Amino acid sequence: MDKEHLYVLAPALTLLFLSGSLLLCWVFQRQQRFLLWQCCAYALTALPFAFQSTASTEMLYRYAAISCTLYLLGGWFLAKCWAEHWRVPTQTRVSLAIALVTLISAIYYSNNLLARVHISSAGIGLIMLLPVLSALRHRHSPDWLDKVLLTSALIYSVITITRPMIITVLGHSEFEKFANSVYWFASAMSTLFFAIFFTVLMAAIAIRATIRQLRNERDQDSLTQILNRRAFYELARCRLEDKRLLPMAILAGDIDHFKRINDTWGHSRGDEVLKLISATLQRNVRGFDLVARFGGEEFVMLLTRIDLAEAEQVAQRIRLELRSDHSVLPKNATLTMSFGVAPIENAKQLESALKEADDLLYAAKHAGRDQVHVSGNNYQNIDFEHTMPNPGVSASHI
Ligand SMILES: Nc1nc2c(ncn2[C@@H]2O[C@H](COP(=O)(O)OP(=O)(O)OP(=O)(O)O)[C@@H](O)[C@H]2O)c(=O)[nH]1
Repeated sequence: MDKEHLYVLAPALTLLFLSGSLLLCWVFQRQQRFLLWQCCAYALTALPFAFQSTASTEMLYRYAAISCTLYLLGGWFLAKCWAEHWRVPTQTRVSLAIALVTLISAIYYSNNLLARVHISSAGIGLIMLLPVLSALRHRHSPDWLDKVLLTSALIYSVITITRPMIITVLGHSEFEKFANSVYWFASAMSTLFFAIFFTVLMAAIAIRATIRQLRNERDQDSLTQILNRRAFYELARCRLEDKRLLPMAILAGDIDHFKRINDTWGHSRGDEVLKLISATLQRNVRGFDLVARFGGEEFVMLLTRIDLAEAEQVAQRIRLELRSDHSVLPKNATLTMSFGVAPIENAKQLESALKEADDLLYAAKHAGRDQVHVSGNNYQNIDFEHTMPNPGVSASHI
């Protein structure tokens, strides 16, 4: 193969290289399938790209239908990649209809290269445009990476549809040697530019998703999806640094006779109880508050902008809500929980406040369970006149 051929094959080889890189990413991750669809899109586009870069005009005419089919498939896989990432329908039937009309029209105009280029570009661009339009309709609050993807996908789809206009502007004579034409060069460059751009973008999106997942696994209790002990300590220290969130309280809660629940209705019902309690705790707190499962049937909460009396009300409210909830346990069984409530003013007190809340919790257990015990110590260094009132708690909730 001479140097000229190698040069014209460069775009197709680059596409194959990108496709291989995406395949590797997917093989390592085995999670974000959109990487696999993008890999297929570039591999399928690279084949007709390589062929059209080197084939004679006669060969181009003879194998036009096959090239067009591969391009359409490439466009469809790219659309599938975006649709999967945005979680919008792939619209396979509409895509298939567009592909069929495109193919039939391309075959009908098989002797007219200009018409074929217009038809296939419009077909591929429309197939890619489908998920973009769905995403624009359905997505509510995309973050900045998604916005970049959405905007660039829209631009690329529109460019693909309108690209053959270049031919009209340049005149038909450019088409005599297809692979050397300005149109072909412009097509190759724009395809390559967007292929590299989308590869980097989708890889960044995949990396971000992996980091988020790892962070969640590190910080969340896998059963209840609330914070685990490690994340609670880390976040609680941050909250306690913020003087605007004072006064605060620690609530320690423990399910009563949980072993009996497991023994009577089975471990999986016990798991459902743990989930119900986590949801109930979360429903009863506000934006900056923290809810964590410290292990087994023990839960800890950090309530912000709250005094001890209000924190006790929150605990009582949760206790009463659980008593009357029969969504998991049968009507003749009552789900109860005991609580200890302790004040906290700064990060240095975290350990001692947790211990105090825990001691109070076990005092509640020994006193007969299903009750809230509150610390006798009050806040030492807080001027209550200058702290924010708590809008979320009132006696009417009890
Ligand atoms: N279903 C379920 N059970 C758990 C889980 N983690 C711990 N347990 C069970 O929780 C029970 C805790 O029992 P105990 O420590 O004796 O406490 P209890 O029965 O709630 O009694 P009191 O706390 O004294 O009221 C044990 O039977 C554990 O097996 C879990 O993730 N799922």
